[in-house]
Amino acid sequence: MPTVKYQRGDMVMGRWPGSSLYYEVKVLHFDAKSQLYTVIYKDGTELELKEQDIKSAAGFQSRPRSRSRSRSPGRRRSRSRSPARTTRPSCTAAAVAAAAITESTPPSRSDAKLKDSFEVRLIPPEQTKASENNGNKKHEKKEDNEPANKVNEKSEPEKNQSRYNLRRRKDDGDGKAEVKAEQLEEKEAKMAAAAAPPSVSLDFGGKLGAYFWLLFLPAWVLFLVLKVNQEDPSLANFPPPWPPLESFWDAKALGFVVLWILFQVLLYILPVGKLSEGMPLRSGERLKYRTNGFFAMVVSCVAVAAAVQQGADLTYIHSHFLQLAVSSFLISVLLSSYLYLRSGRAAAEQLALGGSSGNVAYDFFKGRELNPRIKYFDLKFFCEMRPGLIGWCLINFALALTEMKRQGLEAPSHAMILVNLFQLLYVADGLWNEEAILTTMDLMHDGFGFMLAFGDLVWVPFTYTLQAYYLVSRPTPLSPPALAAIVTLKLVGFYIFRKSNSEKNAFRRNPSDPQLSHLKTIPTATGRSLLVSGWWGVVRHPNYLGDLLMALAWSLPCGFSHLLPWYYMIYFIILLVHRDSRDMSECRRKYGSAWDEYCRTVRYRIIPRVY
Ligand SMILES: NC(=O)c1ccc[n+]([C@@H]2O[C@H](COP(=O)([O-])OP(=O)(O)OC[C@H]3O[C@@H](n4cnc5c(N)ncnc54)[C@H](OP(=O)(O)O)[C@@H]3O)[C@@H](O)[C@H]2O)c1
Ligand SMILES: CC(C)CCC[C@@H](C)[C@H]1CC[C@H]2C3=C(CC[C@]12C)[C@@]1(C)CC[C@H](O)C(C)(C)[C@@H]1CC3
Repeated sequence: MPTVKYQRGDMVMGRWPGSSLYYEVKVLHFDAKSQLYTVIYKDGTELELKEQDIKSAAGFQSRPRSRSRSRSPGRRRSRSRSPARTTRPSCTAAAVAAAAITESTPPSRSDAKLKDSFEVRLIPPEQTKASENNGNKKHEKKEDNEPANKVNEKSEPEKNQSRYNLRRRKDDGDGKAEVKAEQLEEKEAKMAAAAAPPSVSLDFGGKLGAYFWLLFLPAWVLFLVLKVNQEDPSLANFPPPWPPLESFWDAKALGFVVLWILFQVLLYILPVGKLSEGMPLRSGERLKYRTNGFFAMVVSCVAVAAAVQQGADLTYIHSHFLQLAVSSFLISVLLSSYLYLRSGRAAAEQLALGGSSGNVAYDFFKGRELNPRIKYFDLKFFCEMRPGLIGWCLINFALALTEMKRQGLEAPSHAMILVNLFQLLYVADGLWNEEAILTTMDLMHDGFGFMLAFGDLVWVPFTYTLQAYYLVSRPTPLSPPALAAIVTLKLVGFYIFRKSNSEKNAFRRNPSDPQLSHLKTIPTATGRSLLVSGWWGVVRHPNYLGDLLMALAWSLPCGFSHLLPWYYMIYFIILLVHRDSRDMSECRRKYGSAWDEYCRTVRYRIIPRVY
């Protein structure tokens, strides 16, 4: 009987599949049949390795510091995309392997051939025999909704096994793999030497697209603002009259916008409300956020009511809509320029993935830094949740007052009340559940640049209010059944939106939450699981479905005479379909075959049986 070279508990050096790099691992188990060692890396990742991929720790010398700095698994990733690399500067070995799965799939890159030689699969900690081992507790604790996983394991044991059992399938030990690994490393070294920016696929049409969006988005807002001011805003009545140049600018309007933002800053920094933790960053750190948005909204409402009581004329907002929008635009450009400049000094792990294309326009547009902060003041979180969002409600309210004044009404029309209440509920709910934003794409993955700064400060307050603006001078009577139907639609949409967002948020925050234990999950190589039943088992984005139903309920009160109040609905469909596809690529990259498995199980993206 052959002797086993390494014993359980031995600390040895294990080769990372697809590279010639070795990391310290602990031997957990040897399977005599497959002749494979199950080993555990320091971060809890378990792999099965052949004996030839293991070396004794004695005599192993760590590389000189300068070399290992640029070629540690984390850092190397920003240079090239070999199977052993991660897209993240300081991620775990598990994430490295997760990326390996994903990246071995697309053969688009020139090193695809090399990648093919190292097809790797991971063992989720739950499925290995290593449960005997204490060192493995890390993953289990991290994200193991145990009962759910058990259901999943029972139903699809073979699939899971084939997905996660990591071994190099095409390496038959004839030495070719070793040669290829060396070639791969050489190639990596060349790429590093060239110091080229990482080649990530750029969304939004890439570099050219960025120029387009930088010009198109402000032009589009201007077009909408001019259009909604036309007496007959029909498409045939094109183009809207161009106002005199001096009417674009009003110092007082700029003053009001600045005051509003400063007022929101003040409310944000007050030591009132909960301090919530964001999701773990690549560095493992969790940022803290003051989630007092609802408080800020209530105080803002009181302040506005007091101002109106004191004789402030909110119809100014309607009559100076263009100037207010232009002022906000200037602030968003200044903010984006500041964000771009400061991102040059940011450390690599503070940058969003794909945020550093090397192209000024693209990086300015998309934003490079993930969580730009001035001390504890989080610029992205603040802009996304405060001035624009609460400003949206303020503008809607001002438009309701303008409607009353213009049409000589004692109260706003039913349509205006519906639009105001629906959107107020949307914003209030977002602020009440402010913590949930910390698990959304924007906060977790997107850099903060022009797109979001402009989106938060201009797009939201000056285009999401178009329905209310439209109604100011276009009375739209609603029959009681129509009214009831619209309210029902809004409530159904809201229910789906809120429940699904809360379910995901609760699961991400505490996967072992007993209230979620009935849900089935798919384990992934990163240690996180994916919900595969409950709301997230109906479609892949149930929250988008709810949001779209609500959007429909916002447009319906405006009737069908013009396309303009339906603009939000059309834009929103495009935005969410695009977001869904961006999220799909991001999740496929993160979760590899586990994501494909999820997509096979949950076939529809947003609308069951339709899309
Ligand atoms: N009104 C507007 O203008 C507007 C615009 C955009 C979005 N929204 C709303 O904002 C909310 C957030 O949207 P979002 O685009 O950020 O997307 P989201 O659906 O909140 O977040 C997507 C992320 O959820 C996680 N996830 C996906 N499937 C999962 C599953 N099966 N189990 C567990 N986690 C899963 C993934 O991240 P991890 O796995 O990394 O956690 C994925 O990247 C939505 O309700 C949306 O409707 C509103
Ligand atoms: C074309 C571009 C200018 C697109 C700009 C997109 C942004 C305006 C949106 C991206 C994510 C959105 C978002 C909300 C508002 C609009 C965005 C910032 C949100 C804060 C609205 C309230 C919700 O309750 C929410 C918190 C779920 C939501 C989060 C995402």
